[in-house]
Amino acid sequence: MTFVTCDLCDEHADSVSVVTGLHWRNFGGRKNFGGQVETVKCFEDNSRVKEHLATPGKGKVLVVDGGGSLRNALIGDMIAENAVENGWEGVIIYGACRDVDALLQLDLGVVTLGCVPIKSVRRGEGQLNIPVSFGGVIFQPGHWVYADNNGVIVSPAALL
Ligand SMILES: O=C([O-])CC(=O)C(=O)O
Repeated sequence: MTFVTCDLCDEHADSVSVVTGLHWRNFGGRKNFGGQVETVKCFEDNSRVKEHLATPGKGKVLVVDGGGSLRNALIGDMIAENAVENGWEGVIIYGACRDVDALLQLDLGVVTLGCVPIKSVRRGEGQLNIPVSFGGVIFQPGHWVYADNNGVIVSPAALL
């Protein structure tokens, strides 16, 4: 998939929503990625993230509302490798990751707010495929998201 979010914003100014006010970093090996939105909402517990990235994800991006916490990592190299094996296009996490040098080697987009070495707890908490909201945007499961080093945009319909 080759695109630049700036061009998509220019071409679809009336229909895209742009995530603003967040200092995203792209830790993955894909510099741009996009797909149909699936969501997880959780807080410092990556149970649902691990479970869901172990299911088929071709054409999909997992958007995780981690409440903005940088106190532990909702994804690391093992979960990310599993996501690649299952065909996921990428993950966007309003929260943190770890194992950043390994993430860079993977054919996966990994956009997060930052990184931290400590892993997440796993108490089986979190919700799957509900609308989530951060950066001024509502992510509806089934909508479309596109990300690159410029930022993250959302659209009700596929743009590519
Ligand atoms: O297991 C976790 O919670 C996160 C992690 O480090 C990995 O995915 O390798």
